[in-house]
Amino acid sequence: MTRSSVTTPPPGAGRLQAAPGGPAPGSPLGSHYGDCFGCGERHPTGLHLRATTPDGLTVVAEFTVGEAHQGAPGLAHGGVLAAAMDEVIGMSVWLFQRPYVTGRLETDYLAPVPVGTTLHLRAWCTGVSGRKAYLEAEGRAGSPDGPVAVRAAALFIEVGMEHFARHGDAKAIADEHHEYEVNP
Ligand SMILES: CCCCCCCCCCCCCCCC(=O)SCCNC(=O)CCNC(=O)[C@H](O)C(C)(C)COP(=O)(O)OP(=O)(O)OC[C@H]1O[C@@H](n2cnc3c(N)ncnc32)[C@H](O)[C@@H]1OP(=O)(O)O
Repeated sequence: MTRSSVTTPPPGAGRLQAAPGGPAPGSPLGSHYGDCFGCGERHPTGLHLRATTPDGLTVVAEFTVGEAHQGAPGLAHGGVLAAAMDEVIGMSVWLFQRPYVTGRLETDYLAPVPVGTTLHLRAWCTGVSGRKAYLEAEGRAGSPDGPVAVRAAALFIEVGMEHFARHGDAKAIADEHHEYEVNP
């Protein structure tokens, strides 16, 4: 992975620890919002990622490239592939059991991805330092051990739930996340 110093954990960064109350190995990771372009079941042309954690520390998901995801004819748009990387990494909020947002996302495109291809996505954390989490992801074409078509490295920043209330739709968040106080 070609990653910058911004997405490389500093010396002394901690490791992701399975959070108390976090998903058990083998658990599905739910959508964080039904209208999310990445994981929302209500989104008509979204990615519809369905993720699980095999071990409580990493995320795996599948995304099948559809007609709505094209850039060049018959090929996935690079921004859509970056969105898939962002989303599978973002699913790690369920592992952290804390809300994070993307600060920086770096993406390497290694092969074109034709419409109809299922990308097998995997994300893992490389370090945690204060509010910063360093994560990477890859998308393999066709099967979990297929060729890597896209890779990403990201810096995610921990925020409070008030971030979403202040900048977004507090009611929509509260409606879907009764377990988290959005206006503490
Ligand atoms: C269990 C819970 C469930 C909850 C369930 C519901 C919610 C779960 C939603 C998940 C959603 C997922 C979906 C996919 C992930 C998206 O796509 S998220 C959407 C895209 N991202 C955004 O909209 C973020 C926009 N940016 C911001 O809001 C603000 O810039 C941030 C990131 C919150 C940081 O602002 P801030 O809190 O004022 O913090 P700030 O002091 O600026 O930065 C903190 C540190 O990070 C560094 N930093 C920040 N940004 C950068 C950057 N771009 N480059 C380098 N360094 C940076 C700063 O330099 C600083 O470093 P230190 O000085 O501490 O060393």
